[in-house]
Amino acid sequence: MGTPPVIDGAFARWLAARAGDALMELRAEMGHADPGALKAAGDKISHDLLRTELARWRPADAVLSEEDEGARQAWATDLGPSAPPRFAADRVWIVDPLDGTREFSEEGRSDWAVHVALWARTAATAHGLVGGAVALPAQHRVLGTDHPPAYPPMTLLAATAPGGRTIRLAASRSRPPAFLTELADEVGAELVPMGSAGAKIAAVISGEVDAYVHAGGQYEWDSAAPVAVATATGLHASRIDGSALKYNGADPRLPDLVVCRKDLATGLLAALRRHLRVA
Ligand SMILES: Nc1ncnc2c1ncn2[C@@H]1O[C@H](COP(=O)(O)O)[C@@H](OP(=O)(O)O)[C@H]1O
Ligand SMILES: [Mg+2]
Repeated sequence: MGTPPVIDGAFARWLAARAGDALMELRAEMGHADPGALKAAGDKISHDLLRTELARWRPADAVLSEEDEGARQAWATDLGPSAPPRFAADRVWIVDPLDGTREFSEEGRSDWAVHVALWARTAATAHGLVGGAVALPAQHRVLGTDHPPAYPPMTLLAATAPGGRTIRLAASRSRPPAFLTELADEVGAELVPMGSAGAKIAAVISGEVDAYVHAGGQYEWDSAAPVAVATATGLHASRIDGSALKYNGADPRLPDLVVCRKDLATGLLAALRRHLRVA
């Protein structure tokens, strides 16, 4: 596979791209006749590749992967000796080997991704992420903090029709938050159903949609890498109550988030707060 880049951000891109290539090959080889088998094989092949290469090239760092046994376990604040190494580590790679597993198994869909993020204790940012990459193999692109993508084009907004242009709001295809239809009506938004948190945040980055709102459940690996890229690009990313997203917590659950252009954040968060009060 060659020697990877030394700089962490470029290394994240290299790693996510390689896992993405392996997933594309697997999809071509297996086909879509047995979606369950394809999902399981995809999760495994990508997780094994990420784990092997991280152990080889970043042996001193800890790793949190969706496919690790016990990854979803919430630890008490009183962390005993059995706690995972990531709590004592200064650097933790937070990876989702295959985000949008369901879409990966569906023929023709390109809304699935590989996430590779690096959290560091000494990070200057509130979220603690210092680099990351999101590979979108079926879209033939990799987004990374080493070369943050340009801020989404505001020219789209210039096409405002009388009465205001409709905001495009990306949401989970299979598990959209219950309040989302009402929220969309309130802010004048059209819902765009899509799979994979990484693909949805990538769509905000490229300007295809204006925002992504999720609530009701997710884990750190679902958002770490895409949030690292989105914030490096200058976009807004927070919990839906406006508080900071935090990674490498004792509890890996990170159930909600909003990612959007900065000019939409105040209005969207105000609408979300109204919904949180009544929920
Ligand atoms: N209510 C929930 N509870 C736990 N995980 C959730 C969830 N809703 C979405 N997710 C996870 O967030 C990712 C994006 O979801 P969606 O495609 O529905 O937007 C998926 O990751 P995986 O595909 O890695 O499992 C999915 O499992
Ligand atoms: Mg995921």
